[in-house]
Amino acid sequence: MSDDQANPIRVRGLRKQYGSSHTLRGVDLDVRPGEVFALLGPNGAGKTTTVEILEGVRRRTGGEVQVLGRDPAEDSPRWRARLGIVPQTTGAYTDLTVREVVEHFASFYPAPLPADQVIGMVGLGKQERKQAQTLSGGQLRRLDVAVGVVGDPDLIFLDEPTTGLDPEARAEAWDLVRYFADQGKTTVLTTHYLDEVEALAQRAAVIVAGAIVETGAVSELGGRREVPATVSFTATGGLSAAGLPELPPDTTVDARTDDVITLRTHGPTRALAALLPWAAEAGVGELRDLRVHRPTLEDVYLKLIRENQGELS
Ligand SMILES: Nc1ncnc2c1ncn2[C@@H]1O[C@H](COP(=O)(O)OP(=O)(O)OP(=O)(O)O)[C@@H](O)[C@H]1O
Repeated sequence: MSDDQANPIRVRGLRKQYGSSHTLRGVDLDVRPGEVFALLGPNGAGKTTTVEILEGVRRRTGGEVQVLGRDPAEDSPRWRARLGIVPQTTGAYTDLTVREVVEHFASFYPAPLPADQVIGMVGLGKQERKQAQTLSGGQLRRLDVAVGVVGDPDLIFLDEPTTGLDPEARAEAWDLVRYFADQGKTTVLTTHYLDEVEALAQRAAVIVAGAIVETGAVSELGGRREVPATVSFTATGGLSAAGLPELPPDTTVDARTDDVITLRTHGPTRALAALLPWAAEAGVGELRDLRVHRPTLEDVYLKLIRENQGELS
């Protein structure tokens, strides 16, 4: 197995200084073949700096970086042709039509995808004869994606690809990322939308003030699996005066304000199995306002940021 098959991206101790300001303070990253990997973090955390160093667009101050088996600082044209880059800012495409823009960028690559296919993939078929400068913001973003992937890359960098897109265009952009994943391509996604990460990425890293504070499977980030679920409901009728039934041992009663009862438990199904006969016995067939809440990616992400922001900045 060659190095880049082993891991398309391997970063150790990456540092970047702008003047006296330490923007990246020793970043380690491994991105695995074929995965969608999300880089998360608040504004100014260092995501774009990291990604641009990986793309060979910015120079690092220190550390080791391997992308598709090479150091991006070597800037080899053959290596660069294997990358698909969709930067954060929308391109300036002057007075060319959509098709001309795509064909123009295709001409830089040794084995590009057919322009028709790419234009269709990003949903700009109806606009292909329009001048790029007359497109809407969302359509321009799609053109950015077309330009980024027309070289049929092995590794795709998407920097906030869906910012400014309407919900339909966003769903289409997600389909496109899934399409590339199905083709076995590796994607690094920078985004502030956690639902996007949940929908698309297998693994993620959270960067705060230039340091990675957590890396792992999206489903397990921030100890999500271990955090207890919350079960809450309003105690109506006969329940308002009733004591709670025996609940599973790992359940705690978090709060009982007025008639709202909130439990924390690692076994919400078992807790409900105890609550339902208890409610029925009190003549209550439905637990009003019943909610079972497991920590979302947003919950754990915000917690990670709050815990680390003060410490690192
Ligand atoms: N060329 C530059 N010269 C000096 N400082 C810079 C330069 N580029 C970025 N920075 C600083 O480095 C820090 C990280 O910026 P970066 O753009 O990498 O963050 P980011 O995580 O991508 O933020 P955002 O979510 O807002 O896009 C910021 O404090 C920024 O001001």
